[in-house]
Amino acid sequence: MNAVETFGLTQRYRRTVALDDCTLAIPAGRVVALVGPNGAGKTTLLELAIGLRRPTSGRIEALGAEPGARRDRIGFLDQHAALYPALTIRELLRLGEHLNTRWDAAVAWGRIEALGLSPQRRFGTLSGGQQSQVALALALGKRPDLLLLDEPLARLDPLARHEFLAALLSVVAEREVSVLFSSHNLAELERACDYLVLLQEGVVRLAGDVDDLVAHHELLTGRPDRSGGLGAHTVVSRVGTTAQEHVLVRTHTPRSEPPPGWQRRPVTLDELVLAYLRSDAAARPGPRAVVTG
Ligand SMILES: Nc1ncnc2c1ncn2[C@@H]1O[C@H](COP(=O)(O)OP(=O)(O)OP(=O)(O)O)[C@@H](O)[C@H]1O
Repeated sequence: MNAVETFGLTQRYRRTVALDDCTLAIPAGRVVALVGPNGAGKTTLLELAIGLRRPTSGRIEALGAEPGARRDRIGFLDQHAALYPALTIRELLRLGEHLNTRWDAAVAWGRIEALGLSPQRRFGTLSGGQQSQVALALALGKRPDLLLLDEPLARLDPLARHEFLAALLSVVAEREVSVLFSSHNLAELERACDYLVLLQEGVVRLAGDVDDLVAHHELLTGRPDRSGGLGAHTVVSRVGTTAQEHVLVRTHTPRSEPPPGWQRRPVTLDELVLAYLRSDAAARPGPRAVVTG
């Protein structure tokens, strides 16, 4: 079963096409980095996956069914961690218990205790980062099979970000939960995520297992006047001067040799994502790759 699957999914807001005919299958049990520039459609995809919106056309399934039918098994943390500001933490956790049949009080209270927050504090009086942490405690208390997190790290300080990711990974290690996680911080995502979905202007540009994506690309460096042999590679992006060029290529099986005099080295996830975004800025439509492991 896939955690999230979309079929020609399109979402329009008046004249804006936020998602454009997206077909995507995200396997279950993965921690998925959902990345892309501002306005790429990440929040829209997450809101469709929890059933907060109905698509303009196409279809989306979460945990193998229409999202509304799975809501009790999906945890969602929105960008602003918006909960009832007048309620105390204790009241919010009671509400969580009341609303969720699979509620795990020990997990939710364990997170609150680890944060050192008094249960008497009203949600509205907490800092932005503390609010995100409480919202995560509530989402984890649901014992979700699918966790949708919209930029959960944005309001956290570096130590809190580290702690948040560690808490998330320990939950993933304990039981099978799929996590779909939007963020702009690729370095942190690289540590936590094993699957990548890159959206740009509502289109899926790249999707696949992180290890496979990295293994199927490499960075070639050499002199542009000797780049004749690059024809054997799919060029994703090229940057450099007339003296030296860095070319990120998608490799094929069996792996093609670089042109004579060119060096090759593996790519980082950061370089890979930037190369796909850059290629689109230079020439549309850019290459699209869906690598399945
Ligand atoms: N309620 C709305 N009404 C009109 N346009 C909207 C609405 N919500 C989103 N959009 C537009 O849809 C597009 C996708 O927005 P979305 O919030 O999904 O992007 P995002 O990738 O999450 O961006 P960011 O990284 O900035 O949070 C953008 O062009 C945005 O302006």
